[in-house]
Formats: sequence, structure tokens, C-alpha cells
Amino acid sequence: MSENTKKSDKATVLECRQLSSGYDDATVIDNINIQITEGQVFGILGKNGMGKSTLLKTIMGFLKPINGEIYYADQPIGGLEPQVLARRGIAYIPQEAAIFQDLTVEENLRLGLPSDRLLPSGMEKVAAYFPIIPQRRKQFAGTLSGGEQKMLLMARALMSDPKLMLVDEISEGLQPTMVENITQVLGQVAAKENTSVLLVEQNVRLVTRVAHSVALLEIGRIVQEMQLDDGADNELALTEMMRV
Ligand SMILES: Nc1ncnc2c1ncn2[C@@H]1O[C@H](COP(=O)(O)OP(=O)(O)OP(=O)(O)O)[C@@H](O)[C@H]1O
Repeated sequence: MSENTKKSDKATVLECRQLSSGYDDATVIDNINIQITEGQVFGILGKNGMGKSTLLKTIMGFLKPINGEIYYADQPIGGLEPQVLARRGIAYIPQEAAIFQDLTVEENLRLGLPSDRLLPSGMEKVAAYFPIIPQRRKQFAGTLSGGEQKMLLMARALMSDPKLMLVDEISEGLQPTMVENITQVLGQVAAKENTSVLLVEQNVRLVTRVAHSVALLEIGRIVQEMQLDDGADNELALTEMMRV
């Protein structure tokens, strides 16, 4: 049975068809085709400047596609505003720590919710993945460590019960133990909540540990795509590919 046949029993959550995007006249991502099913973790590996953030910003509506289409839950979403997509269940975790430093952890979390009434159940959900977050609810977010700030970003995304999470280089600048923790949470979220995750990264180890499929992005184009087989030495193979 081909991989495509195997994938077809799960609903497609995100599909990019011949997607191109960029800034002003400069095309940065070019003719991208990806398909992500429910509960699937899809990793995109690429070095600096290859277009990883541009791809996520385009899917999230911060940039308008130059060409091609984006479908989310079978509906075209290309060009819709980020807040519309957030309400429909897409959570975006940007590369920069986009938290409000002068607000408490709890106040930051509230901002991700349509109503304060959802805070207790949201906090309960977050506690299962990041116990430290409820413990620090009264602490100013700006006083959290870099890793804890990334946890807060993920916690805020999780509280909105997303169907799809777009995660931009979450491992950047983090200690290996923190990367390990976040990797485990991403895997658990996909498995338990059936959330799909599109992860763009330079960290081959993280992607190999958690992703079901991986694509290699080079200068805005996907040059290789593979399913990650359990047991195979995917980390070594992907590290070699990244080096080329
Ligand atoms: N606002 C912008 N205006 C013009 N060009 C931009 C802008 N942001 C990014 N670029 C260019 O687009 C290309 C891809 O950048 P992008 O940030 O998508 O790459 P990346 O793979 O996420 O890299 P990194 O890992 O360094 O964040 C780069 O050449 C970059 O200089």
C-alpha cells in the first residue's frame, strides 16, 4: 500500500497547493505542496533564511500568497486575516517570544481565550502538559526564563483547543532538557488531542523524535519529503541531507 493510500483514512487538515509567497516583488517560498492530516506532526527542516517563517506567516494570513492555494479543513483560507484563522482553530507560535512581558502569566493566557470563563478548564489542560505554568500564574511573564516563555506561548496556544498548530523554531536558543520537554509535549498533543502540528525547525533531532513526515526546504522549495519510519536512523539520514 502506498503512503498516500495509508494517509487517506484520516481527514486532511491543511493543504498547500503550489503555494508561493514573499515580500513585495521578492518570491521567497516557491511552489510549495504539503498535506497534513489530523493528528499528524509534519516537520519542515531548513537552514537559516530558507523561507520557513515565511511559509508559516503565509499560512497564518500575515502574508498574502503570490500564487497557489491554502486549504484548511477543506475550505480555502489564502488571504484570510490571522484573527479569523485563530478563531477557526489555527494556533501560531512565532519564533520570537511574542508574550506581554509586563502582564502576568495568567493575564497572557487569558488573551488566548474568547471568555474568562474558559480559564479554569484551560489551566487544567495546560497543567497536564506544563505543570510549571499554573504554579507561576501570578509571575510577570517578562521574568520567566527563555524556555519558560516558550512554554507560555505553547500553553496559550493549547488553551484555545487548536485543530492545527504552526510552530516556528521553538527549539531556538533553548537548553537540551527544555527542547526535550517541548518535544514530548508536541508529540502528546498530537496523539491525545488529535491536533495537527506543522513544525519548522533546524533541529534535526527534535523533528526526528516527533514528526511523522518531514520535508526539506531549500531556498523556498521543498527538495525532499519522507515518512519517518520507526527504527530507521532518520536522524543521521536527515542530518546528512541538511549538510548538502
Ligand atoms: N519582512 C521581510 N522583508 C523582506 N524580506 C524578508 C522579510 N522577512 C524575511 N525576508 C527574507 O526572506 C527570506 C526567508 O526568510 P525566513 O525568515 O522565512 O527564513 P527562515 O528559514 O525562517 O530563516 P531563520 O531560520 O533565519 O528564521 C530571507 O532571505 C529573508 O531575508
